Amino acid sequence: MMSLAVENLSFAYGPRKALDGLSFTLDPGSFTALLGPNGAGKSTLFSLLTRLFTTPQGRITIAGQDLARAPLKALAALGVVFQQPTLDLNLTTRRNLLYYAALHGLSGTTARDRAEEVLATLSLEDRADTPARSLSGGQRRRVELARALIHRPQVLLLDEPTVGLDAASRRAITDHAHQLARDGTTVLWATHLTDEVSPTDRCLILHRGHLLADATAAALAEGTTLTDRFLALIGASA
Ligand SMILES: Nc1ncnc2c1ncn2[C@@H]1O[C@H](COP(=O)(O)OP(=O)(O)OP(=O)(O)O)[C@@H](O)[C@H]1O
Repeated sequence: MMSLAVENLSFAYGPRKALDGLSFTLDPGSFTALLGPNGAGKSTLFSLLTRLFTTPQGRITIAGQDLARAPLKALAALGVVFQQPTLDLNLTTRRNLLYYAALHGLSGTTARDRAEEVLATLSLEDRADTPARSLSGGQRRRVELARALIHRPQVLLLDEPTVGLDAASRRAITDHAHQLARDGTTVLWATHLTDEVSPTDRCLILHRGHLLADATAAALAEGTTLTDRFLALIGASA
């Protein structure tokens, strides 16, 4: 069974088409980079996947559940790290995690166990009792990633999660996301930065609501670089 299936998905803001007949599937435990320039439609896709927007056109299936027909079951299998930071800066790392666990309906003991589990996964144990306000940008991002995992989602969406981070923090976040995929989570990572994509990553190139390519980064970079290939593809269709 696919972890995520997007079939013939379209969305428009008034007359402006943001997604146009988009289709792709993600296998369990895979890492996929969704690469697109500004305005490609990445955020619109994430808004549809998280049901912030709905559309009568096309179909989204998450962990075998149709998002339109069984939204609660489908969304229960989804974890999301949004582009804009959303931690409560007055709460400690652990409190932020427990608050989110409660939103997912996890009981006290389970929530506390899961908080410890995700703190360990993201190497944040020594920051558990630190107020989020005192964390570095990279640590805050890691807390958001930990929080997105607390209900053990099958599919994890990350929307440009490295915005504003330094090189070391960016590397830490990308490494964690790859490790999560190796451990079985299906990861979809939206970015406009080709240097965040590893050669073995599957790469979906989105431009103006269409998929222009679906291949490993290494295959796309053959005979050139991923950046040049990306620019050529989006330039050619501009
Ligand atoms: N609220 C809105 N109203 C009108 N048009 C919008 C709105 N949000 C996005 N768009 C348009 O839809 C298209 C897709 O935008 P979207 O934000 O999904 O792209 P993106 O790939 O996430 O870009 P970015 O990297 O800049 O966030 C663009 O042409 C954008 O101008």
